[in-house]
Amino acid sequence: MIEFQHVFKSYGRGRNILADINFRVEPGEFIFVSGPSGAGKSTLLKLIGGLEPPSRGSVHVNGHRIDRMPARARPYLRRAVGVILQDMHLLYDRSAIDNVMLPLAVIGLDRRQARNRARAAMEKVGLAGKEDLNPVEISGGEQQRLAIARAIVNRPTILIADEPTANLDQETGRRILDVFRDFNRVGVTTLIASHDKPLMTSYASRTLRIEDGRFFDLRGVA
Ligand SMILES: Nc1ncnc2c1ncn2[C@@H]1O[C@H](COP(=O)(O)OP(=O)(O)OP(=O)(O)O)[C@@H](O)[C@H]1O
Repeated sequence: MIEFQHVFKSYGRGRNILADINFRVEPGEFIFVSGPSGAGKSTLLKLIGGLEPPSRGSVHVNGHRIDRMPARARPYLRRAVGVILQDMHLLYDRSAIDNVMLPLAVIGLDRRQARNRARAAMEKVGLAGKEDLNPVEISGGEQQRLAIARAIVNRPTILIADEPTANLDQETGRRILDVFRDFNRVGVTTLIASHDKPLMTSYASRTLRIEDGRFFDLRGVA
């Protein structure tokens, strides 16, 4: 469950990017976050992942008020929400599987178990056999899958992704969204920011739209 109540967000002394945002996302929903460039889609996702604090208002994730979460509770949020940002932040000085193992090292899982879990995650996104390649040796679509594998390796209940199909051809974009759909079908709440409305409307069941500082919660995809 995700709930925003009267959320405002500005950066520094700048204008409000988000102003008085209210919505609730139920477990298992597949949400399309839409809106023109610069409208605040990434900002909205970052607030859910705890990567940015709201300027005002409250953000709840799975019943926890995360804008007031003490530092010691942060690891909970890191496990609960799998984040795939636009810049995928893959590390090119290590293998694909080592990238996927990173979040497991952070929570202190031993290396053998971490390797097994990471291998299973890579298999789920269709990257079996690519474990020992460097991320530069795989295609853009495969790098996107690798970022998804790293985001799901901690078995999050929520997945957020920022433009996961940007720079990919239509067919590859569909395959990426099929991966998200598979996780969504087993109950993972999914929010994806995208400019590709035709593609997203065939996957999402609801749209949250941000435009000119206004926020629209569209039941059904529009
Ligand atoms: N860290 C930051 N510091 C200052 N301003 C920022 C920061 N991050 C984003 N902004 C500004 O906030 C506004 C919303 O940005 P955001 O990235 O959330 O939009 P977006 O809808 O995701 O855009 P796009 O579709 O182009 O990715 C923009 O005007 C941007 O310049």
